[in-house]
Amino acid sequence: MSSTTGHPFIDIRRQLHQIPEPGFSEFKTQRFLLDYLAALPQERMEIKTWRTGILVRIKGKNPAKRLGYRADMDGLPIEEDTTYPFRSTHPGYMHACGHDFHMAIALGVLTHFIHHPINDDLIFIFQPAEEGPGGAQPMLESKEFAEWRPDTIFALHIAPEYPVGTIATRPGILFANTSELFIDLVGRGGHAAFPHQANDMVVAAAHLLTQIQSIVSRNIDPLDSAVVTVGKIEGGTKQNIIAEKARLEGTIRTLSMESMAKIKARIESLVRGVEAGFECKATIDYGANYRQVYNEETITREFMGWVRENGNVELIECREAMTGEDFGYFLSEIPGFMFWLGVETPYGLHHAKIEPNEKAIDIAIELLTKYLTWKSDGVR
Ligand SMILES: CC(=O)N[C@@H](CCC[C@H](N)C(=O)O)C(=O)O
Repeated sequence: MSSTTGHPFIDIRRQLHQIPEPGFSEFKTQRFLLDYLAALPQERMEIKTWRTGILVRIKGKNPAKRLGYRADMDGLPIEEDTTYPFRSTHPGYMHACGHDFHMAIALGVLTHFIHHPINDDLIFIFQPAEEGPGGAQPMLESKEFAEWRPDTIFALHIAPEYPVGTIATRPGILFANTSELFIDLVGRGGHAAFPHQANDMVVAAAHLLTQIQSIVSRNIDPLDSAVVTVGKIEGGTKQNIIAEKARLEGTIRTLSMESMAKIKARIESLVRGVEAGFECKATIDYGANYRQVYNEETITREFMGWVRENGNVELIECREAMTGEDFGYFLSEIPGFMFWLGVETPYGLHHAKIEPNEKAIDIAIELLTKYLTWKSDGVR
C-alpha cells in the first residue's frame, strides 16, 4: 500500500473513515480488510468470514493458548462535520465512535505478529454492528467463533477526554448494562380546531417524556447509577393537524441488572398510565440489550501492573462509564478486559465534529504488540 502520511496505519484509518456503514451492512469495510489481509504473507494466517465480520488466526510457534483481540467495524447515522479532507463518502454516515481507529490498530497489531510470531495463537475478531443491533452476541454463538474460541480476550475504545499517551481502565465494571427503548403511541388524529373529537399523541408523548424523567430521580437508589435518555421524539404530520401517532426513542443505562429491571417496570407502569389517561394504545420495544463490560479482575490488575512497569503510556485508573459496548458479551464468557485509549479531542464520541488524535494509533499498536508478546512468551 502506498502511504500518503508516512504512517501506514494512519492511512488505513483514513481510508476506513471514508466508508462508514451501518451494522451488518459493512460490505465495503469487510472487502477493504480482506484485501489488506490478502496482501500479507499467508503462511501463518487463516481467515474466516462471519456475516460482515472477519476472524483471523495467526498461528503461534508453539501454541499453548489463544489470545483474542477484538475490533468493531460499523459507523453511525451522523452527517459528518469535521474539517478532514478525507471525510465520509457515505452521506449521513460517519465513523464517530472510533471504529476506524479500532480496525486500523487491530491491523497494525496483526501485521506485527505476521512478521514477529509468538508462541501462542492470536485470534483477531473484526466484529460488525456494535452500535446496533449488536454483533457480539451472535458472533460469540457462531460455529466460526467456537472453532477458534480464545482463552482470553482484549479490546480498546478511543476516549476523547483522555490525553494522547494515556490509557484508562479498571478491574470490574467498566461500562454499563444498556437497553434501547422505543415507545409508539397511537391515538385519534383530527382537525386542530376540534381537539375534543381527537386524542392528541403529541400531548401524550410530552406527558410521558416528562414522567420518564422522574424514574432515575425517584425510583432508583442514588448509589446505583442509572441513565434514561430519550434521544429522539417524533409525532404528527402538520401544524394544524392533531397527531394520531408519536414515537419516543431512547436508551437505558444501569450499573446493576436490578436497576435495569426496575426502570423497565416503571416505564411499563407509566406507559400504561398514559394509555389510560389519554385513551390511546402504546407499545414498548426494548431493541438491543448489551451486557455490562466487566473486566476480569486478575487479568486486568496484571495488565495494569505491566503497563506501569513496561508500557509506553501513562495509566489512569478510571471510574466506570455509562457507555455501552457489546464487547460485554465476549467478557461474560471469556476472561479479559477493555481499556480506553486517549485520543484527546474537544468533541465527544457520537459527535459530528469529532477528530481523534491519530498519534494514538502507533502508541496503541506498540502497547498491544509488547503486551501480547509478554503475555505469550514472557518477553519484555
Ligand atoms: C461506546 C459507545 O458509544 N457505545 C454505544 C453503544 C450503543 C448501544 C445501544 N445501541 C443503545 O443505544 O443502547 C453507546 O451509546 O454507549
